[in-house]
Formats: sequence, C-alpha cells, structure tokens
Amino acid sequence: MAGSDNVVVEAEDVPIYVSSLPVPNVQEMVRENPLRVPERYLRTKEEISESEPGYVNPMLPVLDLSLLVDGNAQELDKLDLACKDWGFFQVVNHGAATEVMNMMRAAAIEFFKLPLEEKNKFAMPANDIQGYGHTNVETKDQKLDWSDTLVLAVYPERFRRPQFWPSTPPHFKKAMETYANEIRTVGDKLIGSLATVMGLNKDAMLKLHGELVQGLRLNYYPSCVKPNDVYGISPHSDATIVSILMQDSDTDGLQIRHEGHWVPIKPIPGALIINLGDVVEFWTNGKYKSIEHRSMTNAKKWRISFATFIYPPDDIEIGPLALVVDPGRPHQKYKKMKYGEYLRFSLKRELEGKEHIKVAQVEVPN
Ligand SMILES: O=C(O)CCC(=O)C(=O)O
Ligand SMILES: [Fe+2]
Repeated sequence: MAGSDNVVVEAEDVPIYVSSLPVPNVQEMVRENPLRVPERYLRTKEEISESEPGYVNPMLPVLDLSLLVDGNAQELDKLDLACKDWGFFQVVNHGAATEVMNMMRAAAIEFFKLPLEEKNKFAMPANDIQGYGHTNVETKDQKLDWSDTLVLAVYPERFRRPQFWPSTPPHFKKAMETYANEIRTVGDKLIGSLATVMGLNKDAMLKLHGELVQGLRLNYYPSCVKPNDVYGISPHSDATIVSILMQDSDTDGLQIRHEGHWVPIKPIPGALIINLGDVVEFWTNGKYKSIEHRSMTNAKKWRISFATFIYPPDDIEIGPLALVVDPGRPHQKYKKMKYGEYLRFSLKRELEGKEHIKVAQVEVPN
C-alpha cells in the first residue's frame, strides 16, 4: 500500500468479532451532571437485593506462581483446590514487574482523563468491539452498565488493530506493549500449572490451543450517586481459558459469586487476580468451573480495572478432554464446538451470568 498513510494493512486471519449498539459515554454523563442516573442504568430492587453482599469476606486463595512453576506439590494441591472450590484466586510472586504494572496504570488513568473527543479518536467501529466504547449491547431497551471500556487485541501481534491503540498519552502504546508482554508470561506459567493439576503434561494445554490469543480490556467505572442501584459490569463469566485482572488495591468493586453469595474481593497490593474462564470448565467437563463475577461502583471514587483475556484461536475445537473426564462420571456435559463460534455467541448477547454457556451444554440423559 505504498503512498497511502491511511490504509491499515491487516493479515488475512485478523478476526472481526461482533457488533454492539452505540450507547452514551458514562464518564461524560457524570461529568455533565454527577447527580443524574438515567432509568436505563437502574436495576430493579429484586435484581439488586439478590446481590446484597451480606457475606463475611473470606480470603480468596492466594497462590505463589513461582512455586507452582517449580512444581511444588503442596502449592499445586492448593491450586487444584482453588480451582475446584473457587475458580478465582490471587497470585503473588507472579514475575510481572511492579514498574510495568504501575506504568500501565498511570497511562490508563491519563487516557481516561482525556476529553471525550480525544478518546473518541479510538472509538469502537460499528462492526467490531475493539476500541473505546461498550460491548454486549444488543437491544435498544436493555439495561446498561455504569462503565466505559477500551478493548484491544494484543497477541498474536498480527491481530492488533493499531488504529484503536491510543496515541495520547504518548507513552500509552509502550506501557501497554510492555504490560501485555509481562502478562503473557504470567498466562503461560498459569496455563502450564493448570495442565499439571489437570493431570496432563505441563505443555499439553499450551499445545492444545496452538497460538494463544490475548486481549486487554480497560474498564473505567465512574463514581455513581446510586452505587447500590447500578452495575459497573453485570454478572457474567468470561469466555476465556483464564483471565488475569490487575486491580486497584484501595478501591473496591469486584465481587464474585461463591456458594450462592456475592463476595467482595480485596486485592492484595501487587498481586494479580486470576479467574478461570468457560474454556477450562469445558476441558475439565465441569470439574473446574468458570465463576460469575460482577463489578459494583462507588459513590465518590472512580475505579479502573485491567482485564487480560487469554483464549484459543477461532478454529480450535473445545470440549471435555478424554484424559480429564472423571472416570466415575464419564458423561460429557459439554459438546465439542469451535471456539470462534462459542466466543461470538457469548459476545453477541447481553451479559446474563452464565446463561451463555448453555449453548455448549449437552442434555443430561435420564
Ligand atoms: O472490573 C473488574 O474488576 C472486573 C472486570 C471484568 O470482569 C471483565 O472485564 O470481564
Ligand atoms: Fe469478567
């Protein structure tokens, strides 16, 4: 494409995901009138009362990733239990450099502080969900979440769509590139450890997925005068293998559904929060489960979270692994399907807890 600066040449297999209807920018709404919460964001009392976090905050399992990588038997047992009982855990000694995490955080704060017209230079287009905007909006009357997001594909590199990578602040791209690279290593280590506790060869899961895909979603939750009446992000499970969350340790928001209760998560400073995605639930025939989670907002303070999604390429067939299916319960709960089909099905709908995984479920025989 010599001679043209405007044409972005993309590799042939760069996936286009799905569309999402355009909706108002929440940060801008709050800037214009911090006291206004439009009807479309307000949830019913039933929905919210179900979500009252009246549960004592038990400690989410904390795992040492360096011990897991060394094959420490005790730590691997802890991982197996954390996957069976929680599906969510924190990792320390994960190897991602603190300066890199801080640089990413600082760059994101600067980006979200920019005027709307600056941020909108990277706005999501009508046919895809990369860029700055909102996902999972399918109907004109569905309830909306109190957040704005920036979604970008980071690996493989040829999947990047540079037109959506913020050029302001000027160090954003570098911060993101470095952060994504560090988190990729964390993801590889985690997936290796998961393979081990699934009874597979350490490299088996990585090989199974061929080339892993990595996406990053920056969630910006403006403060909200009615924090108990809106969702920052509606309850959902992630359609990933694993998701790696960098959180702000002094602003609450993330909650997970554990034993029927909504449990607020207290991030340990410097730790990363890991959640198992639906794909692990399918591989293990439900022995390990993806967990519903959601985000609440705060009355006075905004919050940013950084969600890295690690998932298979579109053409990988997902479903229970013969080697992992419990011999005592050999019934396959999930069918085999192409990951790309599953992902698009999950993205092309309103977030509704784990409703989307039904598409992969097999009827239980009598
Ligand atoms: O903001 C959070 O803490 C959670 C974000 C999340 O669940 C997601 O982006 O999928
Ligand atoms: Fe999530």
